[in-house]
Amino acid sequence: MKTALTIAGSDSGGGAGIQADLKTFSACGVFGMSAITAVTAQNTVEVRSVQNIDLSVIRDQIAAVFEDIDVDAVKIGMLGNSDIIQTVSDTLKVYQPKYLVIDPVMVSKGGHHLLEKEAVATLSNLLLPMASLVTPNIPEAEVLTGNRIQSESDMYEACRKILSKGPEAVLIKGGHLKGDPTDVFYDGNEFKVFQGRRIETKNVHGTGCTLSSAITAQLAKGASMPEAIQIAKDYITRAIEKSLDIGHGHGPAHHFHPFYDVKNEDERMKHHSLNNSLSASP
Ligand SMILES: Nc1ncnc2c1ncn2[C@@H]1O[C@H](COP(=O)(O)OP(=O)(O)O)[C@@H](O)[C@H]1O
Ligand SMILES: Cc1ncc(COP(=O)(O)O)c(N)n1
Repeated sequence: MKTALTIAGSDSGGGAGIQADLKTFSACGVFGMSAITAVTAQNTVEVRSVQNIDLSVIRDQIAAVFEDIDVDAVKIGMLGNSDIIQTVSDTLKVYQPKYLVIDPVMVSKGGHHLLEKEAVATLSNLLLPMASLVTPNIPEAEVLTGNRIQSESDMYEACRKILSKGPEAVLIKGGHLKGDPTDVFYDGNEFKVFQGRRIETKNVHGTGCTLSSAITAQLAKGASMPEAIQIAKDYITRAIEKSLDIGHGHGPAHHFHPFYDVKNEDERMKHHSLNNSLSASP
């Protein structure tokens, strides 16, 4: 079985971060592993507190995985500050992953800063040059480029600017612009547009985490970059379409497990409790 490692923050609410990444890996049929950079006390409404993990423990988690298991692809999510970015960059330089997908997480859907503002330059200088793909949303692409992005043509310009920082490719996600969410990809040779259709829902917690993990899983399984992005785009569209009304804020995407079907499971549970009550009766 192919394997993927996520280096990211934990979301106690289960919708984003490490939890979304592992659910996505599992649903995509790869074996998921994790290196936790921070524990967030979070739900669908808010981030209440954040505890960064000691640098030595972050380094040890990554080393423990690489020194025992063949890692087919790596994804990076929340890294809280410059010291964590430096540690992750130094450690990954030792192990040289085949694929590195970086989701430059900056602010949660609820508006909580997950990356210190001063750390943006460190992320840009140390990590972007190591990336096979970097996947900013519109506000993140604006921070990385220093330009406003209000249209698809602004996205093209931003792709060029971000690519010049050293990653092999860029995918700017268009979910934050009006209209159908179009994601724009650029690898220095060609632009590719991944056209979506907008699903009217507030349940979009963890969608960026899910998309980047789904891309990582497909790369681990041997897909080309454009194929991996197309499969991941289909995955996130379906996961938002079937998103869950859990909690009082932005609910999570729905990760379908290939062997799990909600309707069938409901039926099975009904039979199960019926059988139990029959066998329990005198
Ligand atoms: N309402 C929506 N309907 C369909 N797709 C969406 C919707 N919102 C976002 N997406 C898609 O989900 C992915 C993540 O989107 P985006 O919101 O831009 O990033 P982030 O979650 O990092 O803020 C992108 O592929 C985007 O096009
Ligand atoms: C630990 C962690 N990582 C990433 C996100 C971003 O997800 P979103 O943009 O959906 O809030 C988050 N809220 N928490």
